[in-house]
Amino acid sequence: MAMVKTSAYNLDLRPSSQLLNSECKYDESSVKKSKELLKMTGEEKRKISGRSISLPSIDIFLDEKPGWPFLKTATLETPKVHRRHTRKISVVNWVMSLPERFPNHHQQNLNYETSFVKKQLKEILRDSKKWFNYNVLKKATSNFSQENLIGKGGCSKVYRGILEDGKGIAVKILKSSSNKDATTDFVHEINIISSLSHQNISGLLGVCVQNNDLISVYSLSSVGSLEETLHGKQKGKHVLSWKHRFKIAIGLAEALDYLHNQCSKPVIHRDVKTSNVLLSDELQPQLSDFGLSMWGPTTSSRYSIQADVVGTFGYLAPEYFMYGKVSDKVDVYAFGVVLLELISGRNPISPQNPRGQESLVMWAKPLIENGNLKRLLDPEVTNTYEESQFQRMVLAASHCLTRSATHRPNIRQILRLLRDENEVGKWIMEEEEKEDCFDDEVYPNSSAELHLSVAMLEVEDDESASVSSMERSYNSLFSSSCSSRELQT
Ligand SMILES: Nc1ncnc2c1ncn2[C@@H]1O[C@H](COP(=O)(O)OP(=O)(O)OP(=O)(O)O)[C@@H](O)[C@H]1O
Repeated sequence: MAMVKTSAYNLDLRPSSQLLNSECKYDESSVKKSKELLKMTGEEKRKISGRSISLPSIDIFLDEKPGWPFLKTATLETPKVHRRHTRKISVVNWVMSLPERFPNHHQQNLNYETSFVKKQLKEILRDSKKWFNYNVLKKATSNFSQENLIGKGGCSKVYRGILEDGKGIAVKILKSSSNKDATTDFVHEINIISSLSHQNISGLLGVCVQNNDLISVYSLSSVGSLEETLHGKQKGKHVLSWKHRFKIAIGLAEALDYLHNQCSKPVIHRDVKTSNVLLSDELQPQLSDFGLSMWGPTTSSRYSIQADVVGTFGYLAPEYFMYGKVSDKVDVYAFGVVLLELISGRNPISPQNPRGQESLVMWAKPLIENGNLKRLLDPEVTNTYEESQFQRMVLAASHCLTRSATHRPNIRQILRLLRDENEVGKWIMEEEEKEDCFDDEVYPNSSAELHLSVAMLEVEDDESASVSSMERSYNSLFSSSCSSRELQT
């Protein structure tokens, strides 16, 4: 899914592909925006939960209704200009974002955008077989009929289709993609995904650009996503056996190892979650949706600081949410959450859980720390699970969720642990040694609370209760970790 920031919410009007690789200084805005988040109403929280988000860290709208602007789910709507925005944007940008007064001019712009995006895509996809004719896709999806609508993302609709040769396809259309950032992000996504080739990554079949519709085409996953299978409408239809859960964990770790360590240019996915893992007929996982992905650092610097925080609540690594610090470790953290989902069959956020345990991570951590491992196990698999695989998966999840990115292992180490029984003893010893380690990432208490609060946006309406509950949870969750220096960015 391509996450596009409309200029109404992101006053840095550079294309976000430029933002992606830009280094920018950390300021206090992430803390500020977190405070704003806490003030959202329940209705606002519900609107954003479970979907990818984009949090512009630029300090805007502070005199507006608290919270909401920072959390507006990217909808690709035409930017609406409020008077107070004009104070902080250049006149040129302001004029450009005014409502259209010359429709013909708009049409010309659109034509220009379309031909520009086609030109860029042609440079990326040199194989003409990767260009789909719009009418072919229309026919394959019965004119993009409602019955063939199989999924909706934050910014996209996905349709099932059958080509004339009988091949099943998934046709993903970016919503209202007439905006310049949308086209830039689409090209960026196609550029990354077309450079990848791995059995556990959903490969691109091709693209189509029709007027302002930006379309990408993939092989159809007949089973659907891991989210649907574990938690959603498919649940019950396909109870995932322990064997398959373990296989999915290994396959997904292999996909991430490929992205981080085997590609000529490393890739950080930034939106690893169960809805972005598709399952093949044999229940092999395929990582999909590279809309938020970015090239990893190729220089000696291990991370970059991003102006925008994008991703999905419940899966965001603390250092990324708080400071915009991005490295391959953000994918490792999110993978840890997916492991917990596979082990427990629970959602990353469960509003019905007792206060302080609404987040899967917060529910699981005390159980792991106290050795109550069996309580983590999904009752659906208690009769079929394999003890040593279970232990490795729990240990791997616990390490992936290490608060400090520096001490969090990389995906290759996690993959080794998942695969090899002999690794377990070594990892347990390391765990004990870690008690004396020096943590270079300290999150101010208040900020950490806010981070956790945001992970549970949907579940708390009572602000004061929310904060104290977070405080308790934060203390119990992280009290055992070693700490000292302030985070240096
Ligand atoms: N190749 C595919 N085969 C079958 N179903 C698919 C395929 N690709 C996507 N889907 C379905 O469409 C849904 C929406 O996908 P999409 O990647 O647009 O958004 P998302 O990841 O669910 O949400 P968001 O865009 O907010 O991150 C997926 O969750 C999945 O159910």
